[in-house]
Parts: sequence; C-alpha cells; structure tokens
Amino acid sequence: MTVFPGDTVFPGDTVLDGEHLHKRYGRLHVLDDVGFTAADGEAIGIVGPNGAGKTTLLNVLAGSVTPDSGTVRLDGADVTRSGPQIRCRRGVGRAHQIPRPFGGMTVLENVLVGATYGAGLRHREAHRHSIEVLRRCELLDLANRRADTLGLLHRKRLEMARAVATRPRVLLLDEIGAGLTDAEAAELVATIRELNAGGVTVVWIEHIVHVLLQVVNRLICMDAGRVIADGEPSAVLSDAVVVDAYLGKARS
Ligand SMILES: Nc1ncnc2c1ncn2[C@@H]1O[C@H](COP(=O)(O)OP(=O)(O)OP(=O)(O)O)[C@@H](O)[C@H]1O
Repeated sequence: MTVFPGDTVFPGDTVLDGEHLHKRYGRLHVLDDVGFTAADGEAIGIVGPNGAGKTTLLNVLAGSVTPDSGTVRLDGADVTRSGPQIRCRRGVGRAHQIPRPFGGMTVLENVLVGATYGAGLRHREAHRHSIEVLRRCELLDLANRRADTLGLLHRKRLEMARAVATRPRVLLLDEIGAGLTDAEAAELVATIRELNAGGVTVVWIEHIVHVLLQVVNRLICMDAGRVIADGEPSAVLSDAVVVDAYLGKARS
C-alpha cells in the first residue's frame, strides 16, 4: 500500500515495520533477527545497554544503513533498498544523537532546508511552515542566529526542528535528551508530546528512562542485537531479563 497526500490513514494502522533484520559489521552481529512494528500514532521508546544495536536499528529504519537481510516496510511498501532521502519524502524524519546542523547557516535557513527538500514545500509555503516549526520547537527567538553559535539545548532543538520541518509521519529520535539538564529535557518532552498528540508516530532511543516514560506508551528493550522485551513500559521495566541486561547498567 502506498499512502498519498489526502489519503486517510487510520490510527493504529502499521506505518513502519521491519522483519528479520540482520546487520553485521565484520564478526559483530549488530542486528540479529530483529522485528519492529510501529502503528500510526504510537510513541515507542527504545532502551538497552551501550552497543545493543539501537542506533543501527534506527539507521536501518531511516534508510541510512541497508540491512544484510530482512525487510523494512513503510505503509506496507518495501523500502529496504530506498535511501534516507526517499524515506524522508515519504514521511520518515530523523534526528541524530549528535546534532548535524549546517553550521554556517542560520537556524531558520537550516529548517528551510528540511521544509524544502524534505517536505517538498516552495517559497512562501516553505517559509511559513518553517516559522511554525520554529515556534513549535521554541526556537523562534533564535531564527536568525548562526547554527554554529548555539548551545547544546538549542542544537538539540534545531536537530529536532529540522526533522519536524520535513513533515514526518514517523519521527525517529536518537538520544535527543542526552547531556541536557532535567529542566531542559522537560522542555523537549513537552514538544515531543505535542507532536505525538498531533498524530506523529514517535520512535525514541533514550537512556534517560524517566524522561522517556513521560512520552512513550510502549517500550522496546534491545540487548546484543536482539529485542529482549517489547510492550507496556512498566511491564518491560520489571521484566527480569531487562533488569538483568540493562537496568543494572542504566545511566539514570
Ligand atoms: N559503521 C560501523 N562499523 C563498525 N561497527 C559499528 C558500526 N556502527 C555500529 N557499530 C558497532 O555496532 C554495535 C552497535 O552499535 P549501535 O550504535 O547500534 O549501538 P547502540 O545500542 O545505539 O549503543 P549506544 O547506546 O552506545 O548508542 C557497537 O558495538 C558499535 O561499535
């Protein structure tokens, strides 16, 4: 199934899924038969110890890494071999763990790139949309600042704003809260909740579990390239296998 603008997508439909995903780097089996399903409107957290394969899974879902085998589907259509630009145009936005703004461009210009090349908007429409994204991501006051002069919170906000500007139906977030104070993380939480309430499916890797739990209604725990638990957050966090593999080593 391909979803076109104007099509009706019902909450609960599978929007992004992966099946039997494998990825090796040399002898390291980073994804070992991983399955993943995100339904429209869900907010899913991904946790797990360092090196569990979380970012690699996000890369495979975003299209920046091709799995050795397995299938990724967007709205039921096979996109396994489609690159990130194509997936972005079809509704998959992604914010990286280490923000990657165009440093020499202003905050507004950075967001305009997402609006133009990701969402496919032109001229005034791209500008109007970018201003709305900056407002939503609380960056409007900094619209004319060069991106390379921003502090960590604002760089993280800009990383997210650039993804939001592409008009994603699925937003993939990688440790967007890392390095922030609790108060700063709380501001990000408010923005992500608002996006999710507006219908954006959120998939969020985060080590700061208490922050993650303010947003997600489902939690996936990975360890050594496998999904070891997937379900309601409190059930996952009290799962003995998860406690053994992750929570003893969690950073917060
Ligand atoms: N391009 C690559 N080449 C070689 N090894 C890689 C590559 N990308 C990831 N790895 C390795 O794969 C393993 C999983 O990495 P990944 O970043 O997916 O884990 P993670 O669960 O996101 O970890 P963290 O919580 O530390 O970010 C790690 O051992 C990492 O060093």
